[in-house]
Amino acid sequence: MTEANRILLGVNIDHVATLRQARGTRYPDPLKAALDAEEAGADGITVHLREDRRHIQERDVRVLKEVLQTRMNFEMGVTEEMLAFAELIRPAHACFVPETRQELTTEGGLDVAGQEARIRAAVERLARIGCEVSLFIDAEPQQIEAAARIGAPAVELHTGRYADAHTPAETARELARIRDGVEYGLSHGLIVNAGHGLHYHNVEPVAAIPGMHELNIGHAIVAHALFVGFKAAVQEMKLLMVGAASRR
Ligand SMILES: CC(=O)[C@@H](O)[C@H](O)COP(=O)(O)O
Ligand SMILES: NCC(=O)COP(=O)(O)O
Repeated sequence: MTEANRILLGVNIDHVATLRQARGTRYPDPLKAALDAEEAGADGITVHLREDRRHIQERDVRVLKEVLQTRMNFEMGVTEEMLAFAELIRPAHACFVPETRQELTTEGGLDVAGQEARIRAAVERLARIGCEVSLFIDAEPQQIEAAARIGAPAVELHTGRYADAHTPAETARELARIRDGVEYGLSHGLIVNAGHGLHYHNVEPVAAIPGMHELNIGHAIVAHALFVGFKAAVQEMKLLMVGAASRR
């Protein structure tokens, strides 16, 4: 494998916690899922500590930080509460995401262009504890330009619209938007990741995009794990991604 066709998988374990929180039980344990994912070849573990604590809890994040062999990607809203928590936990990576309480799942990208000063200050604050911040944005030129302008090292392009596309033409259009976004991000010196709504049937074209660094995938892996087990679900996803990236 060369540097040009290397791709990383960040496994999002939020949805293991969703199942646990639904009953208020101690199981299934997202920590076990994280360790199994690492053994199966995950390059990192992603968790989103939502303001409403609907899935991942603070304790999960604390313990994960102690036990992970790879690295934590801490998804967070850009709030004082989350920034202070991140400073306590000191994750290797954080990803700033937009958040509303009513949404079923993360609906759009962060509006970096509309709040540059606030987001620049937050990126700088976490850089001071050695945390590399990525910004979860739509693949739009003005958002990519703003991310580069404020000095964020990385972006994660929101693939939700691609995943939700209903026709082949719509899918092709959304894929082209992501491909253009990767190219534009790279030309601005950014590390470019992507994620949201990716699954076993739509991941390959995204993994095949030249320059794509990492994909963060959760819901589909957790769902597939019900039938094949967590390690097998992670392995299958990684194989698809690596295969697609090798054809770049
Ligand atoms: C930002 C993002 O895409 C992830 O946080 C993912 O959305 C997690 O699932 P929920 O949106 O259901 O919390
Ligand atoms: N940032 C995207 C992510 O972590 C996983 O999203 P999903 O695969 O659970 O939709």
